Amino acid sequence: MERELAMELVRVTEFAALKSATWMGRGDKMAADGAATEAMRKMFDTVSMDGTVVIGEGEMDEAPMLYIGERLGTGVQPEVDVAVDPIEGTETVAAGAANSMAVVAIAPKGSLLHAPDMYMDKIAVGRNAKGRVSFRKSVRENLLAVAEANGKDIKDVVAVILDRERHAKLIQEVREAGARIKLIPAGDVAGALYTAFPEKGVDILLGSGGAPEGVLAACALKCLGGELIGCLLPENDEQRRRCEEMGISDVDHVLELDDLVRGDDAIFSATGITDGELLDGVRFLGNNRARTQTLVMRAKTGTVRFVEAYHNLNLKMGWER
Ligand SMILES: O=P(O)(O)OC[C@H]1O[C@](O)(COP(=O)(O)O)[C@@H](O)[C@@H]1O
Repeated sequence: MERELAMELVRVTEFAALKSATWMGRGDKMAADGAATEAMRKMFDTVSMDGTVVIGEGEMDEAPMLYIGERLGTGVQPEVDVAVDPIEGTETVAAGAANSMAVVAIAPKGSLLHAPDMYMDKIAVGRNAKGRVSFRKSVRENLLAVAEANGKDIKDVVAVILDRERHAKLIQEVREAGARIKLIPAGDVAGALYTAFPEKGVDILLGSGGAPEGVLAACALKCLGGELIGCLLPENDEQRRRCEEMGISDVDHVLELDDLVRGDDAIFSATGITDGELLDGVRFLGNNRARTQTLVMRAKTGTVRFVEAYHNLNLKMGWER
């Protein structure tokens, strides 16, 4: 996939972020999500690709836009799988809290796991610790492996974990191993990304979050040379059936990075909606101008770009509010 496509995806996430940011702190997550989804959908019409949504807003009968199986783009080559999360952190935007982003990833057709909407146990690490963590190891063993890989004492290692009741035992185990913890209220895509930016001071992501978010984060870590491994956590027969329908026969199988994103040709773009540790949120500057910050990366080249953009909303097609 060519470099031009990366810039086209930047436009897609920027527009979704701009639209959803108008709902920041208004307490209406449905409206925020609707605005981001519609904006993303509209922008995709202009992207030069023949895409099919594999990670989206739901099934065709439950989501009017960006549903799984929906065709996106102008229909010209390349044929790609598309994973979207118009708002990663919908409640975060509605509350006006930190760390929400509009996220998109694409990869050549057939390379992204069609992850069902359920929980996934995840371990993510940056480049140094790639290949050193495993679900067969205990929490302590994984923390020690990451400590060694990052040249740290275990007491300086930081595990980022979603602040959820279900993680009580995990948190206890990390503490007993002597490592430190960064608890996040939401947004484990950003959490996974921190592990690949040493200056963020996070060494490993542990715990369960959404499986679709796992695929998006895997695309990002592939671009960054890190690693995300996952294990689906179906909670009932219906979810197990869903896995089978999506071609996943052995749900206990550990999903390695290459099971989540095959090959080395993914593109990832995320634009900050509300301010985060990785990305600034949308700033409305007055006089119908706005600033966005986007992280865009290509696995093929490993280039990581932060794109700062100043938008004249008067001239932006489809901007009317
Ligand atoms: O809130 P839960 O049920 O623990 O789910 C965790 C998932 O929710 C998020 O925090 C936010 O997801 P949404 O964008 O769907 O609100 C994800 O980053 C994470 O994977």
